Amino acid sequence: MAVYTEVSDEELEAFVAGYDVGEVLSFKGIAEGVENSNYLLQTDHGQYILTLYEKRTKPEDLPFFLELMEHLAARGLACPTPLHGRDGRALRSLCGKPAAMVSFLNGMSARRLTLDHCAALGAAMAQMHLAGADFARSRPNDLSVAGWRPLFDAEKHRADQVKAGLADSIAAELDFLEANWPRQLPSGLIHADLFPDNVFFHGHDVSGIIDFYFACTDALTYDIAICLNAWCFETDGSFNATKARMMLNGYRKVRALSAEELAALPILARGAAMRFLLTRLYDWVNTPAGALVKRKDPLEYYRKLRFHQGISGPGAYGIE
Ligand SMILES: Nc1ncnc2c1ncn2[C@@H]1O[C@H](COP(=O)(O)OP(=O)(O)OP(=O)(O)O)[C@@H](O)[C@H]1O
Ligand SMILES: N[C@@H](CCO)C(=O)O
Repeated sequence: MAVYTEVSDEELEAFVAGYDVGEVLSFKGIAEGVENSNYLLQTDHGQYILTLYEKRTKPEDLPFFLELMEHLAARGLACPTPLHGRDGRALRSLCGKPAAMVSFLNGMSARRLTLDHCAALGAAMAQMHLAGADFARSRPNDLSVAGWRPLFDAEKHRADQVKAGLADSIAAELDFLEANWPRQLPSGLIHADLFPDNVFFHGHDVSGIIDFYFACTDALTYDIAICLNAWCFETDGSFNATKARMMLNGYRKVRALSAEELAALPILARGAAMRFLLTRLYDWVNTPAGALVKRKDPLEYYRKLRFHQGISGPGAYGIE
């Protein structure tokens, strides 16, 4: 469960007094999520999400994330909007951690992903990319190719505990990615963690996007590559090219993809698989077995990486 920091009634009361949100009616921890501590706050004015930022979210990046959500919401994207305190600040502190409150979005993530969900996701992602185009701030992607080797080096002595030969496979793939990574693709604001649990649907329409705490400035197509991995594999590990085609075509109806962007998809998908393999590996070997947070399987992303290594080109994603 993603509540790393327990908030006492007194601390909550003092924190909420900094906002014009009325009286607290209820306050409870949210089980989902792995990165930050999230609470659902109900007051007589409405519902809010209170987040205390933990381990991987760097305090200096928080103004970027909070201003980005305001920017996207102002352009009509359904995403959480940060609340400003009575002093005008959106970023505050609670229990010694940076903390903020954002608006609560109604909606549910999809339990069973359909072709229609994938098409709607593609269109919503492209709309988000367009809405982010004039966001004035930028933030480098510290979990892109330059960040993978140091992440791996810290854990490689333990990788083979997860799977024999894994350390050598990762090292060889990193050599390939570092030598061939495309660096000239159209770049802009990307979400960088657009997994099904971060997208809400109403029927088959996207009704909200949450969790912008990995957002950064990078190749727009890298966001698509992350989604190819997170949305287009079935639970048995097989790749569903029809889902990929629906997602890519949904995207292309809103923002055209150049031949160069399409050609880069296989290597971007390998890189995206590497990113989640490495962060999951890190969490796998560093989270005690009895911890309340559920660890995610790094080998799921190793298998996805193997799939992309084996394809001959972007045609494997159902596109011409
Ligand atoms: N603005 C919001 N409106 C409604 N529900 C929200 C909102 N923000 C978060 N939630 C709920 O809290 C859960 C955890 O949020 P979030 O995904 O941001 O956490 P996280 O720790 O960053 O997780 P992860 O990075 O693993 O996805 C979500 O799955 C959702 O149920
Ligand atoms: N979406 C990530 C967890 C949050 O960073 C994963 O599935 O590994």
